[in-house]
Parts: sequence; C-alpha cells; structure tokens
Amino acid sequence: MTRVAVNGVTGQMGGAVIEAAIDSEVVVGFATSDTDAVDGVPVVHPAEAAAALREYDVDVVVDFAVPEGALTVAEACVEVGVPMVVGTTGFDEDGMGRLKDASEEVPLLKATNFSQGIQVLQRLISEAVETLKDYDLELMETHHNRKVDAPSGTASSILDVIQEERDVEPVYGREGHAPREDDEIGVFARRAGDIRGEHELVLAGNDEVLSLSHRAEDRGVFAAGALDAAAWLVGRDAGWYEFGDVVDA
Ligand SMILES: NC(=O)C1=CN([C@@H]2O[C@H](COP(=O)(O)OP(=O)(O)OC[C@H]3O[C@@H](n4cnc5c(N)ncnc54)[C@H](OP(=O)(O)O)[C@@H]3O)[C@@H](O)[C@H]2O)C=CC1
Ligand SMILES: O=C(O)C1=N[C@H](C(=O)O)C[C@H](O)C1
Repeated sequence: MTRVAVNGVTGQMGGAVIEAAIDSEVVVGFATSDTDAVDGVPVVHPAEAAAALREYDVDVVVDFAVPEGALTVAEACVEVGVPMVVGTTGFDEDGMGRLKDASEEVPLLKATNFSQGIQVLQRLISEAVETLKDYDLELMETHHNRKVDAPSGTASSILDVIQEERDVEPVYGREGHAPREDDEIGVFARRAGDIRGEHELVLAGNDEVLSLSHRAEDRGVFAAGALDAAAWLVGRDAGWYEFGDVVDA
C-alpha cells in the first residue's frame, strides 16, 4: 500500500483524504494546531515534516492546506526526496515559483481541482470559446462560507484555459456605472453555507446562451482524485505534472 502523509490533516479536505484512503494508508499528517492525532493518524508540526517523512517512511505527500504550509512541506519533500501532490490553492507568483523550483528536485503534481468532471469541463470550455468567437463570457463560482481565497483556484485555471483561446480581460465583480467592454470577462465569487464547489461559464450571443457548469457534491471527489494522483506519481522522475496527465493515463 502507498504510504501517504497528508498536509492540512486537521482540515475539511484532510479529513476527506483520510476517509477516502482505501488502497493507500495515511501514516502521518501535518498541521500547526496543537492536535496529537486525527482519526488515529499522528499529527506533526510542518516544521518537523522532513524528520516525519523519514520516520514514517512516507511514499508521497498529499497537500490540502494553506500556501505557506504547502511550501514548507514542499521543502521537506525536496530534502528527503519524496513526491508531492499539491491541492492547496491561492499561491502568489513567488509561491508558484517555489513550487516549480521544488519540481526540479522531486515529482510534483499540482491541480486546483481533483475532480475528473472539471478536467472535462475545461476541455469543453476550450472548444466552446474557440468556436463561439464573439460571444460574451461570464464566469461564476460558488463555495462554502469558510473558503478564504477568491476567485477559486479552479476559476483561475478556467480563466487560463479561456485566455489561451481569446484575449479577454477579467473584471472581478461589477459595481456602479460599469458598462461591459467587448473584450472583458466578468468573474464572480459567491460564498454561502457548505457548498462544496460550483463553477459555471456562460457564453452569450447571437440570440442564444450556452452554459457549461460543474457541481461537486462531496469533498470525497477531490480526495479520491488526489489519492489517484498520489499513487500515479510515486516512482516518476522529478518534474511538474498535472491532473490531466492522470486522467488521460
Ligand atoms: N485541488 C482541489 O481539488 C481542492 C483544493 N482545495 C484547497 O485545499 C485547501 C484546504 O481546503 P480545506 O481543507 O477546505 O481548508 P481547511 O481550512 O479546512 O483546512 C486547512 C488546513 O491547513 C492547516 N494549516 C494551516 N496552516 C498550516 C501550515 N502552515 N502548514 C500546514 N498546515 C496548515 C490547518 O490546520 P491547522 O490550523 O491546525 O494548522 C487545516 O488543517 C484550500 O486551499 C482549498 O482551496 C480544497 C478542495 C479541493
Ligand atoms: O476550497 C474549496 O473547497 C475548493 N477549492 C478548490 C478551488 O479553489 O478551486 C477546488 C474546489 O472547488 C473546492
């Protein structure tokens, strides 16, 4: 069985990964709060991650935490030579650069969304935006009220996909006198209740509206995808990998 360490083990996704681990074993977790164990999994401070990766003979790290915590653990992975799956979102340019540096030393797979449906959605969006060249585009995402980063990592990835096809300028919300420019895309983030994650792209023009959307119904979908990615990553060469590589395998 693949021996997994979970970064952010005390969080919502940390719990979902422990629950989803059937073909793999979560042997240790990292978190900053003063917790000894989660569901029988020992919890270690991220500052001690390198020692724990050795002590628990970890094959791969699965990370759902905060950017600074992910970067601390990525450095430990480099030190010990352990592959890492990064699910945390909200990295700035410097953080992304540090992850890229880590991927030169160990296999590192980063995805803003570990659901297979989002992979397909991104491909459909690419085709729709390429075909419906002059349709207006508006992007919406909705998440639970505890989410701290906005727009979601997935929405940012969808925007990247769109920008590969069309030169659009994101406008994050609108207020007051805000006439729409032809080359803009409105991006909207809603936060409410325990909504797991909804993303929708609307393409409108020529007296018709096309809506492409995805809704995650349980955090288990992300946990299962990340564990699939982890099993796939073990034994690979150092480098930067994406979830599409796993889905297409
Ligand atoms: N890629 C994907 O498919 C998905 C990505 N996500 C992303 O995963 C991340 C976590 O989401 P979620 O579980 O809902 O968030 P939570 O707030 O529930 O959990 C965050 C976890 O990070 C821990 N943490 C805080 N600081 C550090 C640190 N310095 N080092 C290590 N761990 C730390 C917290 O524990 P403590 O305070 O004890 O340290 C907590 O366990 C977010 O960025 C979210 O966007 C979420 C779902 C799917
Ligand atoms: O924080 C979440 O919950 C989620 N975060 C990811 C994101 O920012 O896109 C993925 C998913 O939508 C759930």
